Amino acid sequence: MALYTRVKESIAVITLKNPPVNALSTAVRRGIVESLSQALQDEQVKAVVFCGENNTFCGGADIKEFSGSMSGPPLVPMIHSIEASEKLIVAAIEGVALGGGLELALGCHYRVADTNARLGLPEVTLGLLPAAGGTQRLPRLIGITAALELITTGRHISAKEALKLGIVDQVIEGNAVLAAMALALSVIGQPLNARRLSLQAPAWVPDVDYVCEAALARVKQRSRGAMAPVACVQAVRAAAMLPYSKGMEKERQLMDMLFRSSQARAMQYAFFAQRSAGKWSLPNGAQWNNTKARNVERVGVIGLGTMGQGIAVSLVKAGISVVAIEVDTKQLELGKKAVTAMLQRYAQRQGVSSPLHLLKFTLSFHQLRDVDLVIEAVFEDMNLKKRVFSELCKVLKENTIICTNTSGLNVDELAAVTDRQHLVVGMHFFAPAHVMRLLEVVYGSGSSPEAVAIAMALGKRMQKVCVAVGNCSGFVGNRMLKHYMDQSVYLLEEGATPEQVDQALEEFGFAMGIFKVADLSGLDVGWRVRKASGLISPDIDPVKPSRWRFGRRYCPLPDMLCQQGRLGQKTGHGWYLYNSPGSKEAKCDPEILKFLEDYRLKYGIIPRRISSQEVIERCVFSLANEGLRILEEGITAGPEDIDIIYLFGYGWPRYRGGPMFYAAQVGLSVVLEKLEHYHHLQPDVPSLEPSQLLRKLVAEGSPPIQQWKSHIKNLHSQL
Ligand SMILES: CC/C=C\C=C\CC(=O)SCCNC(=O)CCNC(=O)[C@H](O)C(C)(C)COP(=O)(O)OP(=O)(O)OC[C@H]1O[C@@H](n2cnc3c(N)ncnc32)[C@H](O)[C@@H]1OP(=O)(O)O
Repeated sequence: MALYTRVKESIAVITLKNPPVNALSTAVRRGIVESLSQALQDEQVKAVVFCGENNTFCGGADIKEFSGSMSGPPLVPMIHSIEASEKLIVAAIEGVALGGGLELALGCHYRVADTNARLGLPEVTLGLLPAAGGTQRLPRLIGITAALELITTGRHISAKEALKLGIVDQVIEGNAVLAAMALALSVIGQPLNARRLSLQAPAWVPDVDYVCEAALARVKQRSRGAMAPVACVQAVRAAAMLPYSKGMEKERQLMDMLFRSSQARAMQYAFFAQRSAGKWSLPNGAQWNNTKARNVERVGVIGLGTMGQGIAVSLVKAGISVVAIEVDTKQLELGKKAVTAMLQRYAQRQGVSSPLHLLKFTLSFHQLRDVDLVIEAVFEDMNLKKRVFSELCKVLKENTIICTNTSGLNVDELAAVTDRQHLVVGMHFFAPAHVMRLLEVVYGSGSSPEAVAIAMALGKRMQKVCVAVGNCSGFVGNRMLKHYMDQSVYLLEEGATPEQVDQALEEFGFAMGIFKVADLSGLDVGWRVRKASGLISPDIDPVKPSRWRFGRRYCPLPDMLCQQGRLGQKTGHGWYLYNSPGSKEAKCDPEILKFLEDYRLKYGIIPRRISSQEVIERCVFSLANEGLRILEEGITAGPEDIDIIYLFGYGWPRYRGGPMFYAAQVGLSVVLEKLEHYHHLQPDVPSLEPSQLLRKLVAEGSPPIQQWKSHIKNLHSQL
């Protein structure tokens, strides 16, 4: 709703009221229309101030309403009548003015913001565009170049930047509502037409075509296949070329197309999935709102390799003191140099004072005596990690939490060597750890709810998107990825090339194809894991290695590349060729094509033409199938967690929601049918066998993804 109050003689205040972010729900829009009419009819009232309850102006349209039938007063005419009002209207922006919230403010004649306010038009992140006049008013206010940047990225800006751009008229420290009233009193009586953005001429500039083409190229590169950013550019172009009313028509047409799209549904699902992952729960009933996390102020980081460096940087950026440890002076100096440089660059870019005073570098474990939590980030080797854990127990306080940064090692096995199994948790950061947002927080069988709560809260402070997951080999992300990778190399055996597979995956929307990712990470990473798990042993024929291991299909191609020293970007060649070791531009390598041909000849495989559809179905459906098995086993609390892991850790396109959402969108019965088909062709690939949960969901009529949790519960009770 909206609250109407008369303050002073001549000012009415309309307060948006819909906690927590005063979203423009049907009730709020009704309240605004009624309050505005009251203010306009009241002859005593000369000016109106719009504000939001609880120091929050407005978080935009109510996203929850998008999936239902929208009713109540629409935003466009509502904002138009605000702008057309003969009485002066000022927006008092505190907290956030986002999406429809900022569009409402743009309809007001003046805008005052509190110094801490954040403003933006994030609709593009929901697969939409600012369709309450935002694409037409903002370019008229700040020009098309700045408007294009804000609207196509959805970036939130500070009040200071908004002032610089000319979005707000005043930034104040203190009470924005009082400042808005003071501003109103000082300008009452002045003509308003110049303040009505819809009356301004189109935001035309001589190089409009060039500016829009450049913006289009940028958005296509940044989010391949996404419709909303392209539509945003088209709408802003209309603001530059057309009168307001025609521009609004274009905005509406584009919005109609986006609003109905599966991309918008996927991105709105992702918005809520991210919030649901923050509300973690464990199988024993402990969860985010019934478990208290004690505060962490000092953290030890063991190992200053690439991962340890990124972790230390993220901690310091969050204002947490770090004691960083290495084994020898040389490694310590290397780590110190890298961490210091990253933090100095960060301080310079942000214009903040250097946080280096929060760091201590040492060779001595004794310096860890008073830390609250330790993150071990040594080499991915179980025995080494066990040794570190045993040493730690000798020096740490008895309630210090011990976390292991591992991408898949058994957390229970590590916890077993400590004197505090309840305080051991996995923290799987993604490389580079100071950039990647995802953090899998892995609870072992003995981890206490408090330890999980502490790790989740620490991750959140480090600006990570944290997902609590159970302990299993590879945890969630890497366990699923294995099946996706297996299918991609089987496709090479059968006739595809790395470029073909990558192209299909990139056209699907992945930030990078699987073979480019493998080259970037280094092919030796997986090689080491396969050796450690016994898949590669000395008795394997090096010339014609077996294509079966432990009774299952196995593709030795990656091992054969590693044997040749082709480890990826770092060696200048892997699945692709690079100009020099370390360079990033991947080129097709004729040697690889020849190598694949020879391989097929050696094993008598007749190559066949493989379609992009087959690449996607085999890679993506086997990924989703494993996700369903993970749900079946209770490793995550729900499908949303899995989708968030893939969106934030594996370059999954946001406009496809995540592998679980995608499977639901394609249709679970289609996924089942395809998996049965491919499993029939590859009976020696057990992972292609449709999971029990998939069969159950299909048998129960493929319920919407939001209802899967209750079906999983039933599945467990039958086990
Ligand atoms: C025909 C016209 C059709 C469409 C018009 C579209 C124009 C729009 O306005 S689209 C919406 C644009 N707005 C946004 O995208 C803002 C989304 N919200 C956020 O970015 C953040 O929530 C935040 C406002 C910056 C606040 O962040 P934070 O303090 O970290 O809290 P959260 O956990 O994110 O949110 C708390 C709580 O609020 C719910 N919520 C937030 N925004 C909305 C919203 N716009 N609509 C509905 N609900 C919203 C969020 O889901 C959380 O709910 P919980 O139940 O507590 O999880």
